[in-house]
Amino acid sequence: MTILDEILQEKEKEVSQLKTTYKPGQYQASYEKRSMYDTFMTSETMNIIAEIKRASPSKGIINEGVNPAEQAKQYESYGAGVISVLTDTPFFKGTMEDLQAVREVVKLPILNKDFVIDEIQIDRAKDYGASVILLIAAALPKARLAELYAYAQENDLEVLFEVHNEEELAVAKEIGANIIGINNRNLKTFEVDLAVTERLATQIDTNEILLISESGFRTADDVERIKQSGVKGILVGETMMRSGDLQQTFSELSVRL
Ligand SMILES: O=P(O)(O)OC[C@@H](O)[C@@H](O)c1c[nH]c2ccccc12
Repeated sequence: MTILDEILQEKEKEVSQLKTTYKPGQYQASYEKRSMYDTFMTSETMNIIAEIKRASPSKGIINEGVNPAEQAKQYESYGAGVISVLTDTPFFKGTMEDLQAVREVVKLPILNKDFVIDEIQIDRAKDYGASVILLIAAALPKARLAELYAYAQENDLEVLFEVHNEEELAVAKEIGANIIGINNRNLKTFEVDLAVTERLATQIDTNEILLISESGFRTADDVERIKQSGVKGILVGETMMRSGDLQQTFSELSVRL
């Protein structure tokens, strides 16, 4: 069984619990709506989705003691375009309370980073103040992905549709995803390779589709390399969480497009 299978098995349990305990509409966070698609498509510098990530299955503990609100405020002040908050608890040590705490202190759009398999998680993301959700092509059959994509749209949420290979990219296109994230990390083997973005990007019309490259970014050279592929945004977790000087990290990664 791959790690993704394990995570999805846990998610099934979490979701069936959630269905008995969570009433959609409970929180209704108030926040200003901004479209990630519109801002990223028109920006002249590389857009950064900065992630709050305490731990991961591939790296173990990264920064367990982080204060999500303080970290997010710094991300916002140094120029992040979106803040990603990992809310999976068993494998990433995140919580919905982390997202809530971030929502209270920043104006930026928030990506609720989790393994979405059911509508109720989308309701919850919206209630807590997320404006973008993640759908992972490898996690579900195409028909189910299409339903969840439509449900997010009906709820005014943007979708970062994550792919890792040609078949998944074909699904993204069939569903009509306008924001595609190419994950450089293989969720089954953890191998990270920026060449995955370079290979798949050739099959994407980046004038129409907002292309995001996810995982493995450390240096300005990494970003310079990937921007040639038409990438307009990068998703950065570990490098942000381990940075001793976030201002410096942001100025290095925010290359001109
Ligand atoms: O820490 P990194 O290598 O910068 O990666 C961030 C992000 O791309 C990664 O956390 C991620 C991408 N897709 C995911 C799906 C689920 C959980 C996590 C992820």
